Amino acid sequence: MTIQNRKIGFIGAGKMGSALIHGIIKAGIVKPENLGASDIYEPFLNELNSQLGINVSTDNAVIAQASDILVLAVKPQTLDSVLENLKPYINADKLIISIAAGVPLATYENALPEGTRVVRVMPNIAATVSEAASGISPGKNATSEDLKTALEIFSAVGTAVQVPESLMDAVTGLSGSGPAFIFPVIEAMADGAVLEGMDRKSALTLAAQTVLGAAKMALETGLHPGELKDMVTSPAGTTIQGVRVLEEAGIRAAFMNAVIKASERSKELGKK
Ligand SMILES: NC(=O)C1=CN([C@@H]2O[C@H](COP(=O)(O)OP(=O)(O)OC[C@H]3O[C@@H](n4cnc5c(N)ncnc54)[C@H](OP(=O)(O)O)[C@@H]3O)[C@@H](O)[C@H]2O)C=CC1
Ligand SMILES: O=C(O)[C@@H]1CCC=N1
Repeated sequence: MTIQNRKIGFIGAGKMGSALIHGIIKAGIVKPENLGASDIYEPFLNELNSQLGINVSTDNAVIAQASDILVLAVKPQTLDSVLENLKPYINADKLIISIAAGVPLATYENALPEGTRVVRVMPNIAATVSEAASGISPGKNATSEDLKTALEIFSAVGTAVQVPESLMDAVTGLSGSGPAFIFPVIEAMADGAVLEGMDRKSALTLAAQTVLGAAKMALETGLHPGELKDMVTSPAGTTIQGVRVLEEAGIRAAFMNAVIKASERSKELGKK
């Protein structure tokens, strides 16, 4: 069955759940009437229903029963009770996709009925603007069709790659958490220009576009980031002065440690 005709339900319509819903609608891969969401916080649901026309309920069971594909988008800390409540409504006909940080595939496979097909995904918040970076790992009962389905959904909202489950915590630390490491860079670079006298709006536009342009060059040229940096740093010019300041501040170690710490926290969240 094509994805167009399948019903996708979200359990949890918070920041990431609603980012994915917006991205999926924007991509046009599923019609709003085939999308559903449940959450304990009704205002989120009302907003999604009035803005996008998707089906909503405060009862997870209603959405679970109506869906062929169920995306679990609640916090890892809430997952045990959600799985317990959903168990009666899950069978091998449904595909379960979980985006919870850290939680291993085996947790779902053990908590849900025998044979449940599970795919673990770590997307990121840029799904809202169709630029998510997602890692995908299929569980032991997931079919190749299930993997294809997950890749189709998450490729529609950005870039999606299959990774071994052992790397999902690294994906979480890198691209799952990553946007939060880059937003302060944009803000701080804009602050620098504001200090030099630029208005805030122009400074933020130029800072964000600079990050976008640099990312696009890295992706499209395939050149090593060091080589790209060398293209910008004229001898005795402006850029190398800024590069020295960043190196003195230990920027590389800081970013590496941010990814490592976030990955470690992901591992912790998956432990009982
Ligand atoms: N935010 C991000 O950038 C990313 C998040 N993730 C993962 O996505 C998941 C959701 O994160 P995020 O969207 O940030 O968190 P949010 O807290 O924004 O969203 C979770 C939503 O689930 C609701 N909720 C709580 N308990 C239940 C329940 N029993 N049944 C239904 N809904 C419930 C929450 O309501 P209430 O707030 O009232 O408790 C909240 O609205 C997490 O597992 C996270 O690891 C993955 C990648 C990126
Ligand atoms: O901070 C978190 O735990 C979630 C997972 C990845 C991004 N946000």
